[in-house]
Amino acid sequence: MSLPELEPFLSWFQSNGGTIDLDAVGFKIFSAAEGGRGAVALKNIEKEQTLFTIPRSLVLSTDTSSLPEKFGLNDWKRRELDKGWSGLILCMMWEDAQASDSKWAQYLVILPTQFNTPMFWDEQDLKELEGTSVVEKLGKQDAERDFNDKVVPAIQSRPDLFPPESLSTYYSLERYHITGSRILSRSFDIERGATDEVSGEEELDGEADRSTGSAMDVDEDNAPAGVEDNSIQDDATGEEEEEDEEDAINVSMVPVADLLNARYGSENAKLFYEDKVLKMIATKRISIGEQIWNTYNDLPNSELLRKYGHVDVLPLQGRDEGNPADIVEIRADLVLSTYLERSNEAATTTSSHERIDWWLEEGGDDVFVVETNFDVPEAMISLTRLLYLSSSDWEKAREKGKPPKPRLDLQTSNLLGLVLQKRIAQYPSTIEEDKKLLKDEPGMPWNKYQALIVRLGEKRILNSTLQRLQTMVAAEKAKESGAQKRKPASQSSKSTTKKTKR
Ligand SMILES: C[S@@+](CC[C@H](N)C(=O)[O-])C[C@H]1O[C@@H](n2cnc3c(N)ncnc32)[C@H](O)[C@@H]1O
Repeated sequence: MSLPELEPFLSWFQSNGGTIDLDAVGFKIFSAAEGGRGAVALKNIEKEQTLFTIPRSLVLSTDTSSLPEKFGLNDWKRRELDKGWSGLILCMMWEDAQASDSKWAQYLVILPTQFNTPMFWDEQDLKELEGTSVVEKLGKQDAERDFNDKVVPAIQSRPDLFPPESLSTYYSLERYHITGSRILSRSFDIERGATDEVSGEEELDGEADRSTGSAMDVDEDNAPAGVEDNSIQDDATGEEEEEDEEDAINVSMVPVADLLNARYGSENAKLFYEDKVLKMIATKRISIGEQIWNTYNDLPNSELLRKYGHVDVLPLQGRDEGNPADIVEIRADLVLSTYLERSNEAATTTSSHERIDWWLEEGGDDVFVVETNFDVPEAMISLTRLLYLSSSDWEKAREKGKPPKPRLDLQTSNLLGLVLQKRIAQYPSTIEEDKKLLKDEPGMPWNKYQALIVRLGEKRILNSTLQRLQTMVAAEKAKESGAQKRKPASQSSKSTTKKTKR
């Protein structure tokens, strides 16, 4: 079973060295909730069976596109097209413009031309995401800056490669965003093949994960360096360059592998790489009729929505539904501002900022991540305790280079309870309002629904974490008052004085 739209693509793939077991792997349209177009097992597939292999020469990256070489590698680097994703985006736009002359013509036509990721949402839909960190991570402005500062001047410098009459069709800002989203939602991080060692047939060198970066970040780790044995040879040499080459992870578009959908906890196939080929291999038995899923690393709904334009909704404990991999981010500056509000600001501001600076210098987090285990992150407890340290304890901590242990005392718990409440208040609607909306408006627009699922998942985590903390505080208070009742009066008053001082 295959899809007519994929036939020319699959023929191209096989006639260029790709192999696929079409008796075992078919392609069909699943429901939208299951990813739409995806791969299906046409017969029972055993664990470790190879589903398809992709020669490295069919992978589309800055190593395999001929654009960087034609452009001139020195100029490519001078314009920093080897940093971030702008170089790969330009290569893909250029390959698109070559139409049938591009080696990847049959591949490029099957890629999506429209996305419903928040990058393309209007203001009204984006408002539905208020309180989540999705909007601030979109990086639309950074992408536009890269386009204007790096890509446009590069294009203008070479009318022989980028004919002026092709600019509005193939090299517009809109095409730049669409190509960036193609990479964001479909690319893999692949280690470059070793140059002088050929690995054994059965021995797999490594696993290729879905790309972790963002088209909009300038992420040096993901930067295509434009150097590879089987394609572009850079003229730059030297030890530093060799080290870069050894470590380099190449963000790559991998035909066929990117036709597999993903769902939390469902992975049954994974991409492995060898020197010359990449292999999609079953990681468990797949029964006939089952979808073949590849991992996106079990991401939270906020990241699934931002990168891929969908959310995972699965049964959770109790009667709730959501994504077990959900998280909520809490910025360290919310902890600081809550602390400052509660303290005598005039006396503490300088010292608190000094402590925060030290915390960051020592490598402390500036964003804390709360997960579905509902634990307050240890680093967040430690930072709160740092703010409360007496001057002498703060000096000692600084001398030793050690922040306080993440112990939840009453004072710390109280402040963290307030921080959680303030974080919850950053969403314009309450959890009850969201749950009601979900029940009362089952046919709401898709973007609104997805945003609702993201923020509901985050609020569930915050509410449960707060409840847990409040229960602990209540138990601690009960323990303390019990202990005080049992203590002689003199000791009790001593303890009260100490508490007031804090
Ligand atoms: C790597 S591609 C997978 C193949 C894709 N369905 C196609 O037709 O080419 C990733 C895209 O597939 C869709 N997708 C994958 N898994 C999904 C899921 N569990 N639910 C909804 N959409 C999914 C999303 O649009 C995502 O951006």
